Amino acid sequence: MSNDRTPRRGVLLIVASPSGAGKTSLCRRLMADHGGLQLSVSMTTRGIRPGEVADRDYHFVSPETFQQGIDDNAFLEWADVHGNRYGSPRAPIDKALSEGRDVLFDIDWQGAAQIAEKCPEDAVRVFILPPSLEELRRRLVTRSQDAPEVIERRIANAKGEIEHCSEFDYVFVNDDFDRSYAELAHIYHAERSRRFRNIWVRGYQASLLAEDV
Ligand SMILES: Nc1nc2c(ncn2[C@@H]2O[C@H](COP(=O)(O)OP(=O)(O)O)[C@@H](O)[C@H]2O)c(=O)[nH]1
Ligand SMILES: Nc1ncnc2c1ncn2[C@@H]1O[C@H](COP(=O)(O)OP(=O)(O)O)[C@@H](O)[C@H]1O
Repeated sequence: MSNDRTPRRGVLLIVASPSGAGKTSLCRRLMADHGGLQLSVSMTTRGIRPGEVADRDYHFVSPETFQQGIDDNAFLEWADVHGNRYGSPRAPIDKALSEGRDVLFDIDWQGAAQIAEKCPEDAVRVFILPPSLEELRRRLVTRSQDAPEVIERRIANAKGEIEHCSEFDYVFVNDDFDRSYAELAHIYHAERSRRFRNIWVRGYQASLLAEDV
């Protein structure tokens, strides 16, 4: 019996939350634990933060380069978030999907809605809530990568983002990090196992049924 688990349809796993709720930390751990999962590295007009690595965390570009990407239809989705532009480059996503690979997105609710509309079968949307807005502020301050006015703007936008959590397939609160990580990993594993994504099952089933016992 073959161990080949291809062909399969990849998952587009979208993780969104208000800034500071913990999605980047959760996504980094999911990537570290799952070699086959590919991160969609977004393009952004935001400036680089201390500790960030260009082309690993984001492709940091000028507003002109970003506009060129829009004109060339080079984004699967893009949006204005907290006064900057962010977009998911289309080419690496198309390549991953053609190879049956899974792609992880750390994007906002606007991008999640666009991908869900364009790829309704493949998109899985997860929204992460903070334990409280007070804790959200504490995390943003502790992360100490943004200026105070940038933090205030993100907190002011948080309620507007939380309003959209009902559009998502899965929602949970990131209180205890390890428990939240387990929840995200479970969602990913369950979605990977869905029959329609595992196209190889049909051939496997046929070979089981053809077996002489
Ligand atoms: N629509 C969309 N949103 C993105 C993209 N990349 C990042 N974002 C979102 O933009 C927001 C700001 O991201 P960032 O500047 O890294 O700040 P952080 O969330 O505080 O770490 C977050 O909600 C991200 O998920 C993208 O390609 N498309
Ligand atoms: N469950 C948690 N409990 C306490 N701190 C957390 C938790 N999850 C993330 N953090 C911390 O909160 C800050 C914001 O997390 P981050 O992953 O950057 O959020 P986001 O990408 O949603 O803006 C980071 O300093 C991170 O280490």
